[in-house]
Amino acid sequence: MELRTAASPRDVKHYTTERLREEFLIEKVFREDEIYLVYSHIDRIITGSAMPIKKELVLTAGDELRAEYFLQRREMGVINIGGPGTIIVDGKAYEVGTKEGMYIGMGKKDIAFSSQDSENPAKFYINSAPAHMTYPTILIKPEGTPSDDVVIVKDENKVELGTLEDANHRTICKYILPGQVESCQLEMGITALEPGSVWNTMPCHTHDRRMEVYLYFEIPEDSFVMHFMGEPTETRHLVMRNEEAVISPSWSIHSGCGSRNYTFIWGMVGENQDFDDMDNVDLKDLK
Ligand SMILES: O=C(O)C(=O)C[C@H](O)C(=O)CO
Ligand SMILES: [Zn+2]
Repeated sequence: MELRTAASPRDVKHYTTERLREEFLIEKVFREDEIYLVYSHIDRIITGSAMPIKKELVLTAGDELRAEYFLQRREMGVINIGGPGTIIVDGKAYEVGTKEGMYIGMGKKDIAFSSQDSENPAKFYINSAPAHMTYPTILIKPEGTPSDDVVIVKDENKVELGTLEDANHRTICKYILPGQVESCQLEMGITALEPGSVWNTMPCHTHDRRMEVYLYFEIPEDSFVMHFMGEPTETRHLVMRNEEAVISPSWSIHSGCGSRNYTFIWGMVGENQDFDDMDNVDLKDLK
């Protein structure tokens, strides 16, 4: 597991491009036949992936957690952006299709990931945070029929925002948050931009009570997203390519403008779970 420390906004304003990328960018999130994880001291979020191709991948705590097993004192959310796959949780198999996800509660011991077709492998994107109690483990689908183990994202949690005129027409699909899928602190979802729209999270915001990580995907090889971070009056950019993630401290804006439309997964952890508790930035104040 790779470790990233927290960073002060006073230091970050002096960072070179290289240092900014070292601290905040997670460049190669998906690695073949590997579980790859980055542990950030910012709210102790773990961000990473499992990309099983030829073998099943088993999640272990590693030395860093000093725990008997990964979810001994943690919870986790998973969203699959690859082909169909399977997550086995304490012996129970969940079939997780493309853009389907899972919430796995604290205390689940044995977790293994596999792909149904090695030619079209699953790409499980993972966010995990410290937890204090166990909430039910559940498969999450954006569409379909609910059952005992499957929850469907409610219409009220598919929020269309922006306009083509402002180049920010997008839909935020909220997978894990109160009233949809309960968790101790983790919230996750997918935002998809409409063709012709390129701006996410614009108008932009900070949220002093939560940090956030974005994973950008569905970006063609010759395209990119300029991701903007920093205090609203000290903005910096990171050029982001397909399937790269970026860590956003609470004091930082997190907004992007692509060379075309794209999709991203957001994950938040911290003080509260009120999605709308944001400190909106007056665009006249951006520098
Ligand atoms: O496009 C957007 O706007 C978002 O997806 C916003 C993120 O979900 C976010 O930053 C929530 O705090
Ligand atoms: Zn945000």
